[in-house]
Amino acid sequence: MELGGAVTIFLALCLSCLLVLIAWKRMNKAGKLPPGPTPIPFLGNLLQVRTDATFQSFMKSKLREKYGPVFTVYMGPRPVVVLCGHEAVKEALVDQADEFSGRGELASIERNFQGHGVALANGERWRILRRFSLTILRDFGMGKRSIEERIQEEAGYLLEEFRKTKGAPIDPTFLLSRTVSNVISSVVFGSRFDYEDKQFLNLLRLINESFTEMSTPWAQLYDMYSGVMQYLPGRHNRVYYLIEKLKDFIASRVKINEASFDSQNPRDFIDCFLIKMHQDKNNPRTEFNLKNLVLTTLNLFFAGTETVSSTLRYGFLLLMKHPEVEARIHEEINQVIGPHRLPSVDDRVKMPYTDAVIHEIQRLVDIVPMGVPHNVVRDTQFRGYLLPKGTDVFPLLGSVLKDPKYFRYPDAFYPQHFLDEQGRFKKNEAFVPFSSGKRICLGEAMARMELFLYFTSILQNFSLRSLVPPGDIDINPKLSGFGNIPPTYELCLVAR
Ligand code: HEM
Repeated sequence: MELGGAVTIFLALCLSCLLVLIAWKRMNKAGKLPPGPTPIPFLGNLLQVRTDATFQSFMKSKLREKYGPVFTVYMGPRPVVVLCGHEAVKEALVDQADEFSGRGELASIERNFQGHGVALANGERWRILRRFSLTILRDFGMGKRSIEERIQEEAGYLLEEFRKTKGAPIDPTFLLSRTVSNVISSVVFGSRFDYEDKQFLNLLRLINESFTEMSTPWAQLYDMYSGVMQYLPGRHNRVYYLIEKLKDFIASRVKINEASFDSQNPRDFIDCFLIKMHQDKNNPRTEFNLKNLVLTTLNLFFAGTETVSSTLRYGFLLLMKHPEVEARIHEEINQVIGPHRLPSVDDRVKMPYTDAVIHEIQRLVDIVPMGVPHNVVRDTQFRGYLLPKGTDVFPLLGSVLKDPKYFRYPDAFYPQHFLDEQGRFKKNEAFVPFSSGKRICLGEAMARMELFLYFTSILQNFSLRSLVPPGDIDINPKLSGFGNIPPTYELCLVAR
């Protein structure tokens, strides 16, 4: 390494040490943070937090045992208040919803978003973008073609693809993401993509890879030490370039929309946003600008694709490991829907077992185990502590979904968690895969509809066959970081 480079790194290290000390002093002075392991300068709590298993280090190490359900951990120089279990997360996100409604730092993608786009925005910007996005999703859902019809149509295309496999082994990853992504694509871009469209497949690879990259130890390390690492070359920069490519694609779609735009006939989310931009063009402080348009569309496209398709993919693996559960779903489909008509959302209330299985899949898959970081928007009293404005908070959704007080067998696949004695569907307040409070997932209604319609349509037409005996199926995630990434596998879809 050149001398100049070494000096820069040395100075950056010194600066970080100083920052951690200042942050620690300031926090202790301005507030009273929950207890936690003593950080060491620059490194913070690196010795206690494993970058290859961050969630597990919070849950399975001595941290929770020693400090209780609410503790402070230094992610590098940054203090983060960690919330474990249903009670602590609910007290924060629901009972003090306003205070905990800020978005915390997600360093691995902050360089791409810089506080723009609904998912990473804060304050008035976030409120405006969230209200707008929810309205448009609802309006398109109630428009000429409901979201339900869009999903049913897409499920039809997927079944055709599955039939073509004639029971041969396939990796379902991109067939599932193509079908799921087309549902949100029809809302944000006004049309679906052909399954053979190379550009579409490329976008899906970018999304899939970004989600995976965000869950690597590199990304976790970057989340801790972005202050220094943003100046260093290496694998941690990969996610930045992947997301920039996705941004470029969205920006090009915006240009296409602009060229054929008719304010009287908005075709999609982008057109609706463009209308707002035109209405606000003389307001220099408006949040309806190009940056928020591109990044909010990207949030919807990304979140609307990867979460649902990963859950389906993981769900099929769990069903193959538990063939008796698949058999009971088949039975319920035979009784309620039969072999001929399309499943509809109205069937859900008549299918408690299937509904319970889908809940159990989401609970165990736990797609975003640490939640998306929150932040307190003002000085906040919480359980006898004082969290200064701007403190980051990790609501560990995985710890709620596996809270032993609410689930009898937290680590097992046990659909009865969501069934009462009579076999009726039973709600559970600790079921929070979509989080809770003011930042609760904006696409929850769409996602729940998709999960039900895809699982039932596929299982109405096919049986799942594993290439290995059920007992040998490994259901541990391939990676566990920001997301729990399902293992790669192949399966056969045998026509029923
Ligand atoms: C199984 C499917 C899904 C799961 C498990 C899921 C989960 C989550 C979680 C945990 C959050 C963070 C909430 C928080 O900050 O506390 C979130 C936020 C978000 N989700 Fe989803 N999601 C799913 C599907 C979707 C879909 C289909 C869309 C798009 C239509 C979507 C769009 C968003 C957006 C835009 C946010 C940011 C909300 C905000 O910051 O105000 N999600 N989701």
